[in-house]
Amino acid sequence: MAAIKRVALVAHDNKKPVLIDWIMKNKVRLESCELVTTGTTGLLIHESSGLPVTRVHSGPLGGDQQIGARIAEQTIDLLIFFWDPLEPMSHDPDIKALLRIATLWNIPIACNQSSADFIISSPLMEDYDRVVPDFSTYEQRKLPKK
Ligand SMILES: O=C(CO)COP(=O)(O)O
Repeated sequence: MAAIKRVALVAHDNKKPVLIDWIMKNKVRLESCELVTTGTTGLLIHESSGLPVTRVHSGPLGGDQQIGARIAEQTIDLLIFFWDPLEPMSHDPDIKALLRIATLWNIPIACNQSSADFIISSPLMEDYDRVVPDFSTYEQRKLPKK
């Protein structure tokens, strides 16, 4: 059992104000977390809250993929991703890939404020034994010979 401490935070432009508002409401809880963000999201979070963040690239420049890689490497415990369901995005495949990889590795995901509220206020934040899926047989599967 371990506390959920390594939190990825990502928001599309129209959702950034919602995320900042949520962060300000939960600043005390987030102070004890390691925050990893995409580029512009992280800049805004740091400027408005003063919280330290580790920033990767902006989403359209590969940031979603960098966060996804960290999830696959088991260095992220929680994904808060306020994506925009009303705007088409140039990097839509990357967005889908990030949501896919977080689902695959059984990472808790909040895609809107209500879900984020439920997760951050859960007692499991302090003590959670996430089941890490075992893909060893998948990686050793025999492929048909040509
Ligand atoms: O595009 C994003 C997520 O898909 C977020 O990128 P920024 O934080 O740089 O705006």
